[in-house]
Amino acid sequence: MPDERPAGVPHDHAPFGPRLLAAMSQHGPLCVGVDPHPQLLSQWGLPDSVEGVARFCDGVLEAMGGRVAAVKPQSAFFERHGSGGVAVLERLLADLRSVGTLSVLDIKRGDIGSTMGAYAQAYLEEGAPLAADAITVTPYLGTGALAPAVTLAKANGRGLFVLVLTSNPEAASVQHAGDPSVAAAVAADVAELNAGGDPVGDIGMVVGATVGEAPARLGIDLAGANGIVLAPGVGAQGATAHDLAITFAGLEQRVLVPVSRGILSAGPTPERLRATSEALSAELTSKLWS
Ligand SMILES: O=c1ccn([C@@H]2O[C@H](COP(=O)(O)O)[C@@H](O)[C@H]2O)c(=O)[nH]1
Repeated sequence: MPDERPAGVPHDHAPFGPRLLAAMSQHGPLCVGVDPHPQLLSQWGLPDSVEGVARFCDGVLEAMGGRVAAVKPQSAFFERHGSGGVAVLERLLADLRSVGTLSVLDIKRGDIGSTMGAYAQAYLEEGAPLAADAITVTPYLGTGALAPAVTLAKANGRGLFVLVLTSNPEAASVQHAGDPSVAAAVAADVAELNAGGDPVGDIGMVVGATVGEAPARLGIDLAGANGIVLAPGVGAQGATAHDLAITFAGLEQRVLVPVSRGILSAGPTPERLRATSEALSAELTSKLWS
């Protein structure tokens, strides 16, 4: 049977880290976030309902599908509409697969090992209705508790992004605490999980674009963790491409930059969404990669 996957997108079962690196070198470091906020739905002339969210996703897919390295749906904005919203998320994940765009489901899961196993089956198992190429996970029950998700992700060519230094201002009181800090300990755990990953492991880290010099100050070896960094915070949260270049100096080719409101507020016209994302992608590429 002929392989009908778009050129440049390796087989689904190839390891996630290298697949994402390949997508980034093809499309650049931008990842479009899909956060159907009520305000954005209204701005797009859509109702704050399951139908509105579905049409919003269609608009994002039409404008961005196949044009960016990855798309990051924020589960909360689908869940707030109940089972209908989750069904829309399921369809979006399937649509992304069919256009060959990687999905990073931002769902921030983390629980005791046995429950984590069920979450892993929900989002990382082959054929699961909500399976994504990668999900975000929280390590605050101990990075070791994420083991079932690590195992299933690696077995199925999928990935995780572990929260290390989040972009919100309240994060420092927990994540910077201790010596070594909580964040440095989590990054060291990620490095162990990625040992031997070539050219990069499958376990990424979330480090906000807003965190400034915190990684250096807290002794976090971002490059040594051997994973791709997901760096939210550009646009609506105030961080810029220049901030990324400073915080992630030395790691430039391994930073995936999710932007939601900063792009989505240009909608609903596909041409404006595309123009905004292309301009941002060009700026990120020139500041991070040159
Ligand atoms: O540290 C984090 C982790 C996740 N996020 C998520 O990213 C987007 C950001 O949206 P913008 O509109 O681009 O600000 C959103 O889904 C957050 O939940 C984050 O911001 N910071």
